[in-house]
Amino acid sequence: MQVLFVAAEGWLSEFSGNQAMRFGNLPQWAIELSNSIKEAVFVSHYLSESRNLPTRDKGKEAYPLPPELLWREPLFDQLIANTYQPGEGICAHVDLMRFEDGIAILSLESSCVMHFSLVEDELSDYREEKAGKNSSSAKIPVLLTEGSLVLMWGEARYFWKHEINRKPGFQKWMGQEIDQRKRTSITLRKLC
Ligand SMILES: O=C(O)CCC(=O)C(=O)O
Ligand SMILES: [Fe+2]
Repeated sequence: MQVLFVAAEGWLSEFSGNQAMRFGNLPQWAIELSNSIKEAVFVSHYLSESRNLPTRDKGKEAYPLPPELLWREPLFDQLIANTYQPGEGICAHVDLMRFEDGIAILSLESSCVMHFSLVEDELSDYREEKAGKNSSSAKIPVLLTEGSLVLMWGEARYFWKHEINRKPGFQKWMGQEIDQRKRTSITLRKLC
């Protein structure tokens, strides 16, 4: 659905490249997307509380977004829509520190695998404690199908890099190569 809005606004064709960006007041469809994200996170908080699921014991780490981020106003004030042709992806990175914690990425069109890898620096203690000594370079694959929403905050936002390598041979899920077509993503963030 959102991809239609992006196209309808003429965003991507206005730019010579494959990226469109907006700061400050977001377009109505992005406000609605942001409200849907808020609602989905709120429902998931509510369900885990009311069913007394184990998330309670684990504290806020188990939440898709912690309450202090969920209720900030506005939730997001920067939007980037990216289109990627088959084979194009994004190198491993941590999002810039000019953005606050709590980042959302909506993945549209082609399915793909996003890989997460620990930042290699003074975090070795953390790495040993959390991931085990031998898994420092392990990449954690996450399958994104059309409409998948990635929410990154806390450790995931600051201590883990994310990347999407769509070169032939890198997009495998359960031993099967995923057919790579055009892909669009919408990233929502809040400036510090
Ligand atoms: O396109 C994506 O799914 C990821 C985009 C991203 O990580 C970024 O813009 O920082
Ligand atoms: Fe990113």
